[in-house]
Amino acid sequence: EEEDGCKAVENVVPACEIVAVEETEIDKKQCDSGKWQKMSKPHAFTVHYIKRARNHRWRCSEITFWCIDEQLCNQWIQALKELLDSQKSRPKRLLVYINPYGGKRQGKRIYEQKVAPLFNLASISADVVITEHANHAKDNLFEVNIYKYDGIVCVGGDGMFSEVMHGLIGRIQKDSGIDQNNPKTPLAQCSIRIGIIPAGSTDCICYATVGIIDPETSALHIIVGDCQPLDVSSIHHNNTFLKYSVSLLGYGFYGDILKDSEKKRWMGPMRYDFSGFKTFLSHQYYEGTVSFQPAKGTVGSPRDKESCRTGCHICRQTKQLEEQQKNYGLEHKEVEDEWKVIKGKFLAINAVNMSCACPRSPKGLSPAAHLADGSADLILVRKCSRFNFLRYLVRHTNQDDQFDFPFVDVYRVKRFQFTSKHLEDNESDIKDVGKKRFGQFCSDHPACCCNLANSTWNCDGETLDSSAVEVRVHCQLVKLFARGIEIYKDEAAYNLSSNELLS
Ligand SMILES: Nc1ncnc2c1ncn2[C@@H]1O[C@H](COP(=O)(O)OP(=O)(O)OP(=O)(O)O)[C@@H](O)[C@H]1O
Ligand SMILES: CCCCCCCCCCCCC/C=C/[C@@H](O)[C@H](CO)NC(=O)CCCCC
Ligand SMILES: [Ca+2]
Repeated sequence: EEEDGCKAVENVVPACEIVAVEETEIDKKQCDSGKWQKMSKPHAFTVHYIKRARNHRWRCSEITFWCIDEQLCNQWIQALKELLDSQKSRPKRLLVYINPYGGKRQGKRIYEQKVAPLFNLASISADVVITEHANHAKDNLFEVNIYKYDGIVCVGGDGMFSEVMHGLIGRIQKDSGIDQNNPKTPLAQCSIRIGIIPAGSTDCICYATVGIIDPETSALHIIVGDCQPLDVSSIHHNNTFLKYSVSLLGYGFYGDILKDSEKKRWMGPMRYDFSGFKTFLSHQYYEGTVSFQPAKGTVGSPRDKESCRTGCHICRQTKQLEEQQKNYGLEHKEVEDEWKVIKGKFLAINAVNMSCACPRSPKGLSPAAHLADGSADLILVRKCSRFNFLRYLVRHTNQDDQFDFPFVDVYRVKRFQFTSKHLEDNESDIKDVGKKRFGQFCSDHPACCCNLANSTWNCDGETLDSSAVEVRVHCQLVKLFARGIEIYKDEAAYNLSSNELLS
């Protein structure tokens, strides 16, 4: 502090980063101190604004402006409030679902202590539903008048987000007369944005779209009305809709971790470490056939090290390309595109619509996957030794390239299918009962019938009922209150490939 009690600081706050403006009551003590004591009663207003802290964390900071002219002070307040009102992307009414049992069971406390006060400050009204059972939020979204809200907020983990997303996408398709069971129908986009207040176990959707798991930061992204479109995969089996996925759709390793961890829910987030270790030791592989259509219209590739950041040019260009194709009536061109077929023994088959970065793996399962480029990265990890699989896993946590192994392949895809060998064999049994290949295979391996076993799919943390799936990516089907991971200017100095994104 300098002599006159005034600290020389420079503060430039863009209007879009103001949280709220309030008239400030000045008490007697403040009034009698410093230079104000000689003047008549001062007036003041406070601007609450976003301050960036380390690691993509946002905080709500405040600055108070004083002046002796009451009218001038009121004019400022009025002008700033009008400025905020003119920002049409800011939500006014929200519908909030809280899962009180997600993660460490802190959802309700997190919302009440960290989020509700900020929403109040920003004059956002929120209707809050505390869920009483699984699927409560999803079912509720089919009943309420969703159109009176500017956004739906879920307080919980990836599972809770998935529930709200299923409710919202399902409701919009129902209202648009679209049958979700038809895997070929284009789906209606959801214009109502979804906000995530992280209170789960993995929270990878929050981490990969905001850059940090922090309820206050996420609340501020909602308040300023951010918008991040997100690709969604639809999963079908035999013309029956199964589920949507936005983060990880994993068979083998991640499917088995999930199945085992569901029995250990009481452990909280630690259950994944236990089940992860157990599944690693079991080293189970699965046989089957993967077929996919490589994504041609996308600009990037999974190994190009161009990660998705705020204002991502790869997502933007891909969307433009898609729109051009639509204008030329080429959107059904994919029907003729080639299919690549891969048969094999896999430890893991992972399809990710985003990097899947989370605190366990800050760069994620596919570091260069994009949030909104209309494609998914399909990662095939073939049978290898336990040691090699461990090397592969460890690379999720350091700077080395996890795709640089002879037993790992990665493809950027728009559609794919998987059938396990078990099912293929059963189908050929039905066609050709005489051969009894299934029986033969089993007697070849008397000690281990296990290779014939199926794994299950882990779909954003929920298990799927079918092992055979047909998957299709829907470009930018939903929108989040987020802006992707921001590039800080000093960070960019070390990340030359991202310079372009800064502009
Ligand atoms: N009141 C409730 N009682 C029981 N289950 C609930 C309730 N509300 C929601 N659920 C279900 O709990 C599941 C898990 O919740 P959530 O995703 O919030 O936490 P998590 O599983 O610990 O975290 P993550 O998904 O990030 O690993 C969701 O699939 C949701 O359907
Ligand atoms: C030395 C060992 C190194 C270990 C490195 C492990 C790499 C971890 C990558 C984690 C990727 C998580 C992907 C996100 C999946 C979510 O949709 C899902 C629901 O929340 N979570 C899990 O299935 C929970 C998955 C938990 C995995 C442990
Ligand atoms: Ca994508």
